[in-house]
Amino acid sequence: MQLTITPENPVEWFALKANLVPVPLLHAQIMPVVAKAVLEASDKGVFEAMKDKPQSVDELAAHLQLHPKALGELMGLLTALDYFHYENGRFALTRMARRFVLKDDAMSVHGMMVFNNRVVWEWMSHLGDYLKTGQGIQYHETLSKEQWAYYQQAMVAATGTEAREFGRRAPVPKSATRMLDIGGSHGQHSVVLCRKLPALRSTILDLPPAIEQSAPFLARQGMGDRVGYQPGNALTDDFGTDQFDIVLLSSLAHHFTPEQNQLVTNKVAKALRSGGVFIVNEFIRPDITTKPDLVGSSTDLFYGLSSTAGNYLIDEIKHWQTAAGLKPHKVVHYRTIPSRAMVVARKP
Ligand SMILES: C[S@@+](CC[C@H](N)C(=O)[O-])C[C@H]1O[C@@H](n2cnc3c(N)ncnc32)[C@H](O)[C@@H]1O
Repeated sequence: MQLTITPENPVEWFALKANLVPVPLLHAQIMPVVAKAVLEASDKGVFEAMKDKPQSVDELAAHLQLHPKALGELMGLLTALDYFHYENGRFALTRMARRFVLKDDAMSVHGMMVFNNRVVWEWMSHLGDYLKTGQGIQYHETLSKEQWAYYQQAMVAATGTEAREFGRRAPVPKSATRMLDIGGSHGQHSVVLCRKLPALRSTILDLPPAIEQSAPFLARQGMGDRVGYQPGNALTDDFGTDQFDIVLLSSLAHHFTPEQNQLVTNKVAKALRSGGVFIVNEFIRPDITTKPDLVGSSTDLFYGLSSTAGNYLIDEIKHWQTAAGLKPHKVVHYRTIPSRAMVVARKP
């Protein structure tokens, strides 16, 4: 998936073709405003306040105690971005907005918006330093308790869409009884697999502050003791021997260096039973020699900034797996999320 400029008439089409449109102005002036406007709108409750009925700017401003002129400007931009449509003096949520930005929808990204607004936005000012030093923020070591809560809610939000496809397409043994979900946080991946495979039980290994914040979410899934937590650290803990049929490492490899990922993969290989699978579920670093890609490369830079690590090529992930004695099994590319894949290996 790419972010492209769509001309709306033949003159604009020609201007683009003739290289007359200053595209960098879109990136430098328009996109930062767009991103911050969407984040603030979500954080200030603008979308939620429109859930039940269309409203005028004055009605909405009075309800949210916001400045009518400033809110009018925001609503104009959000309408251009397809969050609202405007009719007879009132704004109403679009179908897209109803699905993805209201708090209660299973596919909602609201939690991610609040985390990005209250925590991540400030990180962006460190990008210049990161480019000079290569040293990321290492946020797992510095988050406050409140920020851990925003982070874990963001992870729930980020996985709403993914978990459905993961549950349908992850190539797991049907007879699996034990799963280890490393850095599993909210447990949505474990939950979908346990619902699919009646004999499966999963253990989520995560850092204690993550568990403290995500446990209430997992409890609401009604899995009882079939999905449980083990507080620990994947880099220092032993995972045992011949214990698991499925081990999942979802969105954690991008926080680790190649050496740390090799270490974790070696421990996974020991902990898997024969015939068990190791799924590395990740954004994939695009191969610049074949096709540049927006999602893979922007997340790569973001994980560098946030964790001094980044995305990996499919071949790099396979290399950790084969070096640990596992056999490459399948690569499943998500249909609903660009640049994301499950890189799966089996224990012989
Ligand atoms: C980006 S989140 C991914 C959450 C979930 N697996 C998913 O795919 O949505 C990374 C998770 O890994 C956890 N984590 C980070 N470092 C870890 C470590 N050294 N050991 C165990 N978990 C860790 C974080 O606390 C967080 O819950």
